Amino acid sequence: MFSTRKVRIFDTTLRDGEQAPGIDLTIEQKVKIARQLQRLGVDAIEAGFPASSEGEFIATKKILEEVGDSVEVTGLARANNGDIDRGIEAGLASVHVFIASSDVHLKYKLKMTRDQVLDRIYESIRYAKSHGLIVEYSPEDATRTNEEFLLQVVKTAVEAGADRINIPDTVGVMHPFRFQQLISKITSVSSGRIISVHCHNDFGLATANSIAGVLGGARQVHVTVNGIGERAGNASLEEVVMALKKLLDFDVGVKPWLLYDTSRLVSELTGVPVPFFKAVVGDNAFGHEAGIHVHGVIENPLTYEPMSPEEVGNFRRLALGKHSGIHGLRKILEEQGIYLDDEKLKIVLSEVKRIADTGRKVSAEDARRIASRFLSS
Ligand SMILES: CC(=O)SCCNC(=O)CCNC(=O)[C@H](O)C(C)(C)COP(=O)(O)OP(=O)(O)OC[C@H]1O[C@@H](n2cnc3c(N)ncnc32)[C@H](O)[C@@H]1OP(=O)(O)O
Ligand SMILES: CC(C)C(=O)C(=O)O
Repeated sequence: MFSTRKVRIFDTTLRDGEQAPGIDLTIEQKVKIARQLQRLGVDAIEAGFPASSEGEFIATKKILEEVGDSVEVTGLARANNGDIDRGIEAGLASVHVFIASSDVHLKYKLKMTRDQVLDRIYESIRYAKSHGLIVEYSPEDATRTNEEFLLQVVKTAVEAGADRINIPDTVGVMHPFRFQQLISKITSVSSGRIISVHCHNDFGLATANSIAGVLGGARQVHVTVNGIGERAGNASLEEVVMALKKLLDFDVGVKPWLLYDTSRLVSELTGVPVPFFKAVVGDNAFGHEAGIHVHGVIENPLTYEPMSPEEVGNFRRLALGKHSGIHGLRKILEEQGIYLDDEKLKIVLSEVKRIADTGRKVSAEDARRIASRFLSS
């Protein structure tokens, strides 16, 4: 059983992440990412959608063979026996069944009534359970679903035997206060089943909403490495994990020092660059140029860093530019074996600023070159 502070990390990089246009991983690439996710310590890996292609089917099988002993491997299935069978054929012991619950999806996409959807939820979960599977059920577009009907949907899934209920904010329309309240209501009708959240980033709120979901009682969060996924992406694994650990002191199994390498592996294999300003794993997440900040960080990094780069496998990057100060310049030169008194440093600093004022980037190598005039041969 889970402690009340334990939050499961359900990684869907290889399913929702891979659904993003332009990301089509080979079987080998998927297995490589799965191995890294297992090392990272996630609780579940959604390997893909086995019914969607032969490659997805084989990738799911291979991922199970590679890491299935030490981490839950699951796959997505529509609420029909064919998709569930395909997961079983791939060897899955866990399946993620979904069917939408919002009126807009029922009317235009599924062309089903609410009663038909309730029947389908019940039948598909019963079918998966009759094959001994762990079943996570998602009412797709839950957050645009009539609330009374959503509670009925959740109760139906629980009655049918679902082990976990995942609440997707499919088009990212929640805000944290509303989502926390919704999850809290759902938790109260879920007979102790783990409630999970799956947040999309259409309004840039995926991480905030995931955290709000946990505050509302969710004990599992769906995430993707670097936040890749449909449209504006999913909640980012690295942001959610570090916020849960550092800001809320939840018990999360992920090894944070592997976050940076995991991020870079996924970026390299998907071809999607990590944004410079990305929290936790971005190249500027621990970057400092402003003199006042650099001085503070040299004295004690806690002044301007809420977590340390080493903690997440990232690096501190001190830069030079028009905002530099003497302390930072001294450090950058001393790292290159150059020791100048304050007067000479001031001259070098004014030259650094002069160059930066012209719009040019100033590197540590530039600073060394400028300072070299003061060095005896
Ligand atoms: C929010 C999400 O991320 S949901 C997951 C979305 N992921 C994907 O779609 C990626 C994988 N998808 C695929 O490879 C293909 O879409 C397949 C194999 C699943 C289906 O392909 P096709 O049979 O060609 O159908 P297509 O994708 O055009 O349409 C979807 C069909 O599934 C039905 N459907 C959609 N969701 C569900 C569901 N959860 N349960 C049951 N049926 C569903 C639709 O009503 C439609 O049915 P119809 O063919 O009877 O009209
Ligand atoms: C299948 C579900 C969980 C999904 O990906 C979504 O609703 O975004």
